[in-house]
Amino acid sequence: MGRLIVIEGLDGAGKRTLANGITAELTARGHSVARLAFPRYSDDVHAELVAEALRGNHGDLADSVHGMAVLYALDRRDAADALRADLSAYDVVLLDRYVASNAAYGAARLYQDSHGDFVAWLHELEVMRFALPKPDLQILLQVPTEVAARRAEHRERTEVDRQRDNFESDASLQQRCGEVYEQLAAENWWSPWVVVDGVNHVDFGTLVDKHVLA
Ligand SMILES: Nc1ncnc2c1ncn2[C@@H]1O[C@H](COP(=O)(O)OP(=O)(O)O)[C@@H](O)[C@H]1O
Ligand SMILES: Cc1cn([C@H]2C[C@H](O)[C@@H](COP(=O)(O)OP(=O)(O)O)O2)c(=O)[nH]c1=O
Repeated sequence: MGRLIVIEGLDGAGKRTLANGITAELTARGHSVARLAFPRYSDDVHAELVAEALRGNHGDLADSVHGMAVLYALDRRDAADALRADLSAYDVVLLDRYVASNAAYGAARLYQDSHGDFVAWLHELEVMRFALPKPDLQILLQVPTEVAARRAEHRERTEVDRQRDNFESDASLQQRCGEVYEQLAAENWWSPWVVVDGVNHVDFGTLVDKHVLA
């Protein structure tokens, strides 16, 4: 059975870059790696609806925190069988965002913390009811909000199709979201977490030895 490793963090924190680094390190050591990023915008109708709602379609859908969270959750539910298959075929399955993204962003939008109704409701939906595979490790890639925003701005200017949506450019939402993430990590919400400093150079070798394969 492969290990399920999740990378979490703010928009622009450097999650994709970290996933590339961990993948290169694991591959160089002869381990097989499967990668998946949520939301699966181009592969799942629920994620497609999320993207459309964020662009202002579907009436007041984007205003509903629970409505959007259900769509993000259904995207994962539809990926669960493929995820389980990958876990039996690969040494490591590396996810860019997973259930905790829904917890952190939803709670932040509602001005709640990790002990509020929203996180409890989400746990009931995705963990208990949808029974999604449990991560062996959740990595919080931690950077100050301003650093994440600068990186996301830079990416917006230099890459196609990476425009930030309204939530991504809302600095105070991102700040609250970072705080909920820190609480979830401190409480080892759902499964073990490790916090990685994403401001300075990340030592992929140590991270892989001490946490990813541990
Ligand atoms: N450690 C880092 N130092 C400086 N820039 C970084 C670092 N990690 C990522 N970046 C840059 O920041 C931007 C956002 O990174 P990305 O990995 O796409 O973030 P995310 O997937 O978390 O949204 C990219 O332009 C990337 O090249
Ligand atoms: C996966 C997921 C993402 N989100 C949010 C976090 C981000 O602000 C947004 C989009 O995710 P993101 O990974 O940043 O996609 P992209 O940069 O390609 O648009 O969706 C949730 O609220 N719940 C979830 O379950």
